[in-house]
Amino acid sequence: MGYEVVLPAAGSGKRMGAGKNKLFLPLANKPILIHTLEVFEKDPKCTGIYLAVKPEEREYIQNLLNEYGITKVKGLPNGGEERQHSVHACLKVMKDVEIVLVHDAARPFILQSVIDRLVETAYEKGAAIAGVRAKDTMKKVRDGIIVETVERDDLWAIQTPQAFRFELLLHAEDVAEKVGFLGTDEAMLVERLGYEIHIVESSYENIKITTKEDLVFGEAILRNRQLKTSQI
Ligand SMILES: Nc1ccn([C@@H]2O[C@H](COP(=O)(O)OP(=O)(O)OP(=O)(O)O)[C@@H](O)[C@H]2O)c(=O)n1
Ligand SMILES: C[C@](O)(CO)[C@H](O)COP(=O)(O)O
Repeated sequence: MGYEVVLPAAGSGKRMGAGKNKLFLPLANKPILIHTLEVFEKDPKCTGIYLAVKPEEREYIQNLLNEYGITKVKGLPNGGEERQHSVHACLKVMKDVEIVLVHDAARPFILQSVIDRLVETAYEKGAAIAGVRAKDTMKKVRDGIIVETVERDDLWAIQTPQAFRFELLLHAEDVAEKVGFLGTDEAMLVERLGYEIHIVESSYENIKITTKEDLVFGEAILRNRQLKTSQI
C-alpha cells in the first residue's frame, strides 16, 4: 500500500526565535528537515514527497536535498501564509495519488510502525491521524480563571502524520478555502464535513520541534535511539 507525503516546511519558526526557519537548525549535526525527509526517503511504500517551501529558501533546500541524497521529492510548491495554505498548495499539484500523508517537517522522530498503521487505516477507513493519550490534566481558562476541567480519559494530544484518501482531503481543503475556514490540523477540515476519523496511537517521542527546549529533547531522543541501536 503506497502513499505520497506532504511536508509543510514553509514556516517562520517564530516560537523558536532562531531568526530563521527552525527546520535548518541541526540535530546531531544534521538539519531537522533532513532527519524528517530521510524517514520517507527510506520507506519503500513512500512513492513521492512534496515540500511546501518559502520561495527565498527553495534553492537552499534543493542544495540540501542534493547534499543528503534525497531523491523522492516531486515538487517544491510555494508555501502559504498559514500551514493549511502550504498543505493545500502541495495537494493542488499532486496527481494520481490514492493515499496522502500530511506530516509536519518539524516532527523528525515519527516511527515507521506508526506510518504503516496510518496508511493501512486510511486505505480501509479513509482517514487516520497520529496521537498520544493526554498525560496532563487539561483545563479551559478565561481571563486567568479556570472555567472547565476537560475529562482526561477521552483526551488525546494530536500529532502528524495525518493520512487520508487523497480526494477526501483535497475536497476538504477546497471547501475550507471557499468558506474561509482555518484549522490547526487537516483533520479539522475533514471532521467539519462529517467524516469519521480514526486515531492511531503514536509515541511520545514524536514531538514537534517548536521552542528551544524541544532541541534539547530532540538531542536526547536521538542519543537514546543511537544507544538502543548500539546495544542490538
Ligand atoms: N505558513 C506555514 C506555517 C507552518 N508551516 C510548516 O508547518 C509545520 C508545523 O508548523 P509550526 O511548528 O507552527 O512551524 P512554524 O510556523 O515555523 O512555527 P511558529 O508558529 O513558531 O512560527 C512546520 O514544519 C512549518 O514549517 C508551513 O509550511 N507553512
Ligand atoms: C498539525 C499539528 O502538528 C497537530 O498537533 C499542530 O496543530 C500544528 O500546529 P502549528 O502551530 O501549526 O505547529
